[in-house]
Amino acid sequence: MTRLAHLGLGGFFRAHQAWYTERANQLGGEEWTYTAFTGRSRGLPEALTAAGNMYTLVERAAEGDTSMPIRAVAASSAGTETDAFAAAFADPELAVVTVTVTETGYDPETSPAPGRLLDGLAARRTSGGGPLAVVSCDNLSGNGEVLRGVLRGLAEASDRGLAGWIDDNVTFPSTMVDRITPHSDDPLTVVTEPFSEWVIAGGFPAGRPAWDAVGVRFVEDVAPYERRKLWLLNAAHSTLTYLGLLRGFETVDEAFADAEVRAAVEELWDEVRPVLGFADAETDAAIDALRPRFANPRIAHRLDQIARQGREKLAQRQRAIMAARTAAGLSPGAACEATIAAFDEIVKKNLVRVD
Ligand SMILES: NC(=O)c1ccc[n+]([C@@H]2O[C@H](COP(=O)([O-])OP(=O)(O)OC[C@H]3O[C@@H](n4cnc5c(N)ncnc54)[C@H](O)[C@@H]3O)[C@@H](O)[C@H]2O)c1
Ligand SMILES: O=P(O)(O)OC[C@@H](O)[C@@H](O)[C@H](O)[C@H](O)CO
Repeated sequence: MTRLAHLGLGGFFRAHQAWYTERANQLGGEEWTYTAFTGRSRGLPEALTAAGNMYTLVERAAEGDTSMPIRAVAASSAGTETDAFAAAFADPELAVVTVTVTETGYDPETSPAPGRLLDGLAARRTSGGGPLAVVSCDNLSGNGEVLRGVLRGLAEASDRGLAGWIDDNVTFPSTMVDRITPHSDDPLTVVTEPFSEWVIAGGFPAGRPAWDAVGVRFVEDVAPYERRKLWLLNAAHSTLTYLGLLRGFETVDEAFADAEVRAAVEELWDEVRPVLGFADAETDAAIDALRPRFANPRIAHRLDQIARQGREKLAQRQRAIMAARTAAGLSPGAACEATIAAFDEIVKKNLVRVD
């Protein structure tokens, strides 16, 4: 049996959490493997099972590719296979569940994910399987607390005993996750960038892989790291997207190669620096790492994808940066304002979907 389970078997999980686990296993010691579940699709688990539960992770650098076989996903199924899902949670060997169900997967009104996780926890309670950690790896602020709140709310509404059991037995670490992984149609090959980061705050009551030995940072509070990623990477993505689309570019690297757009991104980073709360050296190291990531011409990261849900994203990015600057007695920031103006123009011209 495996000691890890995952809900949301997509590209990012295979490029990130499974990759860290694979590398931790390579150090020797206890081997940790995953049982992973998709949302609904059967195609991906069938293809992985037929391939002997192995796929190839391709790290695509500007200079070339490096490939690595990943065997850490030892079993996979469709999330609709409720017996297999309950059995994975009921197994006392299970210690950690990771989750990537996208930002929209946390609303029990519209997503099956929260109800499914609650069923899993109920199965574990019934089996006497003991404590475990449930770790959200989605791009949401305070993702662990969000997941805890959603599951506790559902548990309270359905079975009060379950809410108390969750309080006593389940931890919900919060995470900052980072690795640009565009969608791939080949089920046995995942293409990602060389860069990767994972910062985790929270406890693992039944143990975990030696993720710390392969670069994962364990911290007291993940919030500053989330903000650092959101304001340096994702806000820059918004600047690249709206300024870039207006100039006819299609991908992040094309936009970043344009002198005017590039200058706006550099100006945005200057606007973020004084309100980020990190020492300049750490902020500069993150920015230095971002430049080649955005410039990588072999990762085709489409601007029209980043443009979606633009209004909501700008609220957490440029508008939040402007508010922080104003609160600090600084000007709101010309690059933030230019990004918002570009977004408004795109909406007015109906250039791409922003909802
Ligand atoms: N791809 C990236 O670059 C990247 C980087 C950092 C974080 N992330 C996080 O990971 C998430 C997934 O990214 P991905 O590239 O793997 O996407 P993906 O489309 O390849 O896979 C998403 C998985 O989640 C499942 N899913 C989607 N909506 C769901 C729902 N409402 N309920 C249950 N399951 C659902 C899908 O079935 C699929 O298994 C992102 O939304 C983001 O929060 C992605
Ligand atoms: O739609 P967005 O802009 O929230 O995010 C899409 C991608 O930019 C995003 O998933 C990045 O790849 C990721 O945040 C990098 O770690």
